[in-house]
Amino acid sequence: MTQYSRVSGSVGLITLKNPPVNQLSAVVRHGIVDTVQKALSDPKVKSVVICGQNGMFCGGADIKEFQTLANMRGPPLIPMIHSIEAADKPVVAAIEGGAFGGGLELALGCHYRIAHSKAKVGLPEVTLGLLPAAGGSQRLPRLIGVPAALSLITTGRHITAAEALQLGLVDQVADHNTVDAAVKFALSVAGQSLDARRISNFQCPPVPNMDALFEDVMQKVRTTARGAIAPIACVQAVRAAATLPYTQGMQREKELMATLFTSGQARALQYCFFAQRVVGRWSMPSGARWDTSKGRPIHKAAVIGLGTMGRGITVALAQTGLSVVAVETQEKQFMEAKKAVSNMLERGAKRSGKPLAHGKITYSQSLQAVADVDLVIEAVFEDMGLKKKVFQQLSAVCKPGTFLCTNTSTLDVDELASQTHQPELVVGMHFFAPAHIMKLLEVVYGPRSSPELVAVVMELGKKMGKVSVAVGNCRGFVGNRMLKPYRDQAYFLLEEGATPQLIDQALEEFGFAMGAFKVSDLSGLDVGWKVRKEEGLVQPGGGSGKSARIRNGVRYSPLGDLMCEQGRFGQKTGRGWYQYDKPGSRDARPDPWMHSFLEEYRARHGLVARRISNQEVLERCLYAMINEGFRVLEDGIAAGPEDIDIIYVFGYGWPRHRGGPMFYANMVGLEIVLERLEHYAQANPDMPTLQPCSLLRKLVASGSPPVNKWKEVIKNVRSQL
Ligand SMILES: CCCCCCCCCCCCCC(=O)CC(=O)SCCNC(=O)CCNC(=O)[C@H](O)C(C)(C)COP(=O)(O)OP(=O)(O)OC[C@H]1O[C@@H](n2cnc3c(N)ncnc32)[C@H](O)[C@@H]1OP(=O)(O)O
Ligand SMILES: NC(=O)C1=CN([C@@H]2O[C@H](COP(=O)(O)OP(=O)(O)OC[C@H]3O[C@@H](n4cnc5c(N)ncnc54)[C@H](O)[C@@H]3O)[C@@H](O)[C@H]2O)C=CC1
Repeated sequence: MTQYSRVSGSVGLITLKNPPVNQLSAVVRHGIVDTVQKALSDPKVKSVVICGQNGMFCGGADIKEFQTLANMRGPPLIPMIHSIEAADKPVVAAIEGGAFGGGLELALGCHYRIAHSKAKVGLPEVTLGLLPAAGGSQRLPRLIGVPAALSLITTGRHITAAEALQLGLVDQVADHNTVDAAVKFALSVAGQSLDARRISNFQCPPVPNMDALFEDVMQKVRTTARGAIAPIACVQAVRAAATLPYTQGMQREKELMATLFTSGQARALQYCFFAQRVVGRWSMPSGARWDTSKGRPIHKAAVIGLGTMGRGITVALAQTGLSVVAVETQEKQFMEAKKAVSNMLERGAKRSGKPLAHGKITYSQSLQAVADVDLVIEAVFEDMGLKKKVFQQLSAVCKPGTFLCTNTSTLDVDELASQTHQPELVVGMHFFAPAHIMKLLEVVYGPRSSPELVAVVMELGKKMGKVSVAVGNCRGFVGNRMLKPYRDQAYFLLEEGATPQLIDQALEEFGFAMGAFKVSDLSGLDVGWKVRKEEGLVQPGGGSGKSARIRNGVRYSPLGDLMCEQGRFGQKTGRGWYQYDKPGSRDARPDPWMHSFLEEYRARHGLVARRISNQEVLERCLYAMINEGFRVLEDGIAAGPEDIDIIYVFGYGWPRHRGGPMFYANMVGLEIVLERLEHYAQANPDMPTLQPCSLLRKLVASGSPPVNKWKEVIKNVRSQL
């Protein structure tokens, strides 16, 4: 809806009213068209101000309307914005909160823009698989120049009012009431010529060597896009702005948008937008929920163990403004950690322009130092015996009511909880490395965890800038549990004839940031080796005879164990599935040694190498992972497919434009995933992870409903268990 009034005698004030973000739904577009018409035809009105209610100018088009073209009734945006620009009375946009996407495009159609100092603006369409197609791709480069417009449009980043002022995107920044400032400004410009204020009449500011600039940007965008098409279309649209007259540029913008609008990538990215918000509305099997569970404030936190993870967690906590007690028992690690944390904080402050959070951290080598904290995050070695001891000590040392959290990546959170006096005050906080940078936080609740604690930790995650997902307790939780069958298939494919490069290339072409073997080299092969040794799976020399490739009755590949026996731990040793210039180097190169290693291995086990296609790599690795995802849903470990997808997009480098593994399965077609799993399971009876799980069968039997309807079927499946 839109409200209209006349203020200060001669200013028509149009207020967009559409909670939560004054998105441009059909009813709002109607309102704008009607009220603009009213203002322009009223002789008493000499100028117009457009603003939004509740401190938000406009969050852009209503993304929910994009789901079907049929939803998109009502006046189209482009002619609406043109009629504002063509008006013979000055129109001023009063931007509070933010102007995003279509909201900024509306403001660019106005003759002047005044923003509050705390407001942000941006064209984030690319993050939704689109481009700014209400004239934004044509007006922005004309106003602020091609390089700046390319940077904003291809990344979708939000900028501050100060940056917008510097770029010439807004005309004035107000510190107090922006609408009052805009009204005052509108009074002052009434009657002035608007010829120089209509951006569509501008020429793009000239750029030296334009072809080279576009080639360079296109090259960079292709590399970072990992197969996403929207960033490329954004470059093409800006190029049209730079090289064509406005009307032809608009035609090009429309053609490019038509391709993007109905693409699977746009559907996937818009699904991710809403999924990210869905996971914030967490629930537990007990019925406890985000809106009925209240946390309590945390003033002081502690981190135990200042290795790789503890250092990053300390930084992430300190950056929220909390007081942090950081505990490390080993002298060498203690000294190194202090230095490393301080460097990380300095780099973070430089990047964000915010003040250093140094003073908030106190270091100690004794657990006694955490006696008065409100929340502890344990990050010692992944060793159940050690962690149990630490939890017993914490339970004795901390004041009653202290929340105790573990950063374990696989261990049983409930077993740790049972070491304490108050097991309901224990959860997992599974960060990802580097913990101060990576966006994902898996919040792992056990059967006894209190909803109050889950609420506290979800809120704390948000403060740290994380996307937090609440999940149940099982081995590997959601992310690492689903990763295991994916990795296993990658190893089996090596045995059957593939190379690490072939598998990684297929996965990277699919859009993963890194293939399975490059990730393994990065995180260190020895980590998994240690776990497998503890589980009794490792045999010297990989074992011999028929049983060498079988453990507990199912197929097992000892390839990773053999690599570790040879000291090939990955990047840290300069040798792994790839070779590196020196230990610690990141530039992975194929290693000819691998060829003879695999040939010998296959000969020893009577395996004949066959040609493995990219399709087989993707189907076996991804469908095995997806199948496990269905099991996770069936077991109630994740509340819905959105939780799994967000975990994979934010924690495991899954390409966002493919929406996450469960959304991807839905896009491929559940019946196809089922059929291919059946095919591979039949060919490999010793790989039970390829046996389609009953939820997948049930979904297919229910007519393969879209992903947002799965919860109904899951509820039925769970109630029958
Ligand atoms: C053959 C076919 C040819 C087809 C051709 C078709 C041509 C069509 C031409 C149309 C051209 C239109 C071009 C256009 O206008 C494009 C756009 O504008 S796309 C939208 C761009 N805007 C955004 O991406 C902004 C999205 N929102 C945000 O980033 C944040 O919400 C925001 C920074 C605004 C506020 O953040 P915060 O305070 O943290 O709140 P939340 O994020 O939690 O959001 C609160 C609430 O609001 C919902 N919401 C937010 N934005 C929108 C939106 N734009 N539309 C709908 N709903 C929105 C959000 O989902 C939350 O609600 P939940 O219930 O929690 O989900
Ligand atoms: N490294 C990774 O990528 C990830 C690790 N994790 C988990 O985080 C935890 C820590 O892992 P990393 O940081 O990699 O280990 P790390 O080996 O780098 O650091 C562990 C630190 O704990 C210290 N420590 C051991 N006992 C202690 C005690 N009683 N009191 C205080 N400090 C003690 C050690 O001296 C060492 O500095 C593990 O549970 C691991 O599974 C979780 C996600 C990712």
